[in-house]
Amino acid sequence: MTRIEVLLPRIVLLATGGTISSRESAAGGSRASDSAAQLMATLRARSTVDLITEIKIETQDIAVENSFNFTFADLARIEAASRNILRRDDVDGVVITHGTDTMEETLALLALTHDDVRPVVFTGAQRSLDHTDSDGPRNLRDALAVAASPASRSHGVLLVFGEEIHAAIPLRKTHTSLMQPFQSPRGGALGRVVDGKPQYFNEPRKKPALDEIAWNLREPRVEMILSYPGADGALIRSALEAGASGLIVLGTGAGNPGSAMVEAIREAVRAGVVVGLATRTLGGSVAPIYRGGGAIDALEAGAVGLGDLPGTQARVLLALILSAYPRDQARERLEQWVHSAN
Ligand SMILES: NC(=O)C[C@H](N)C(=O)O
Repeated sequence: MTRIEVLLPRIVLLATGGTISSRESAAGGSRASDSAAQLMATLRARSTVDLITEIKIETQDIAVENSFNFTFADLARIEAASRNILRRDDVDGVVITHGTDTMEETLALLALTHDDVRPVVFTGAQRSLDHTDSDGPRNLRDALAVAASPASRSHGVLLVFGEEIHAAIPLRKTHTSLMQPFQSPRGGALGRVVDGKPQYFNEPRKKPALDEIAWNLREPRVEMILSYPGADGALIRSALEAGASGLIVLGTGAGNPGSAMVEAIREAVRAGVVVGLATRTLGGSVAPIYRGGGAIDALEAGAVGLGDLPGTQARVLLALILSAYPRDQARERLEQWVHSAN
């Protein structure tokens, strides 16, 4: 290895599937198929920026699956694989390719457990590899550049997509087909990728990682329940019968579940279930504005207000807390995290 090569950053590319790895299948429809090594071969063939020579890239595969099929067990395997990679001193960062449908949940898990100055960068694609104008190779090239850049150190877990750099939390997918389907509800992107180089214009808000806790996502059952006209609490009661130990209620507007749902929340809290109150809207925070079935009543019934945390990401947070702390401490731990994050 030449002296120059010794100085090049080493990035490990961990592939999990998703549209970025997908092609049209014989049975019709797009299916995840390509490995990390195949993604790199496609990038080299199509890349307009000869960036690859400036980074030493290793490839690993942990799944070749669309993310709508992932379970918490899959998210835990991805987190463990990333953690193992970062046990190596010779690695400067990790890039994880992942389906966009549930990427926000895996981003949340790694952001809540990642405690390393080296970056973990997620990316994916909205168009499959056999689309004439797939966004996959460009997104992968940009993600590698961000992970290899010293400017990305101490920025935590990041999403690179559509030439934007976003913090992992709070973040949600808000569009089915746009080339940039993700939105950060507060403050927008941290930066952009310009000609293959990251340019940061915002500092990431320090998201408190949960302290070194022994967590196991497979244990708690945490359900998400949407509020809507006529929601009478039956789904909350069914979740309790199914053994849920945590609930994320997505209230209308600024977290207003409606009177019937507030009654069911009260029953759940009395039964020892930890309830988080998020909003079903695609931006803004839960706020105690209304009584009469609004957020004030839900919070008085024992729900924990989740600020601007998307319900999908709050469900991961609550599952981590429920698996790591005794039930009678979990509600307080959730409140502490939300308070420190807002
Ligand atoms: N654009 C994508 O990656 C969507 C895909 N269905 C997935 O989440 O795996």
